[in-house]
Amino acid sequence: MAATAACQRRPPVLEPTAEQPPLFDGTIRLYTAYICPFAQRVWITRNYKGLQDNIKLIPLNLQSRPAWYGEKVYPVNKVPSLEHNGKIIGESLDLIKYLDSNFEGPSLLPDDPAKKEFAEELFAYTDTFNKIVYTSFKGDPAKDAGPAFDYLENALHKFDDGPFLLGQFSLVDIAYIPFVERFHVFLSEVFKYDITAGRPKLAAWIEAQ
Ligand SMILES: N[C@@H](CCC(=O)N[C@@H](CS)C(=O)NCC(=O)O)C(=O)O
Repeated sequence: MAATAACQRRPPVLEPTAEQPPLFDGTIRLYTAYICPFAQRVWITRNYKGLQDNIKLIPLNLQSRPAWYGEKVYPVNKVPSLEHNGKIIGESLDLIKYLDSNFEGPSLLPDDPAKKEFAEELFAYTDTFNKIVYTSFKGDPAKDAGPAFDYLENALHKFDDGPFLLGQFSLVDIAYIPFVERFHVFLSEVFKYDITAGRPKLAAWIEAQ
């Protein structure tokens, strides 16, 4: 039921011919695509912080984005981007940190300096992680992507005050989960490779999301 209610609150994807919403009129807008894992990082952060009423979703169809998006809103022409305080900000990792520092709601980064330092290491590894796994699809994922999943398994041993990467749930989990969930399903279905086999912490982390 809750899921149904959440779906009903999702605004429909814009048609390519849709008019551009007014720019910089004070409304905070998240230009997004429901299927994009980068955009999902920001969507999860917004929802976890309870900002559904503060930040309006503008869902685009990636296959046919309205021309005004790249021409007038965000010349990079990718999602996600956020319209806030007369500016457009992009890049999902920067955006989740931006939402956490500039908006109300539960904090998604710990105060502990050791955890903060490890958070930066984990953020820095995300692109490498994704690249290793995507590249492995062309070869033998169990062998080629194994080290990337081992990295997460080892990271999950570092703090034991919860099942998440920094112990408690944080932006770091949000940075990885949209990708790991996809990899988990895809590798299991297509390559019969279970990324959680022999990785109990990773299994518990996926279960805990
Ligand atoms: N580094 C960017 C990547 C964003 C990205 O690649 N988004 C994809 C959709 S998942 C996109 O907008 N692609 C459109 C295109 O490349 O034309 C981020 O972290 O936000």
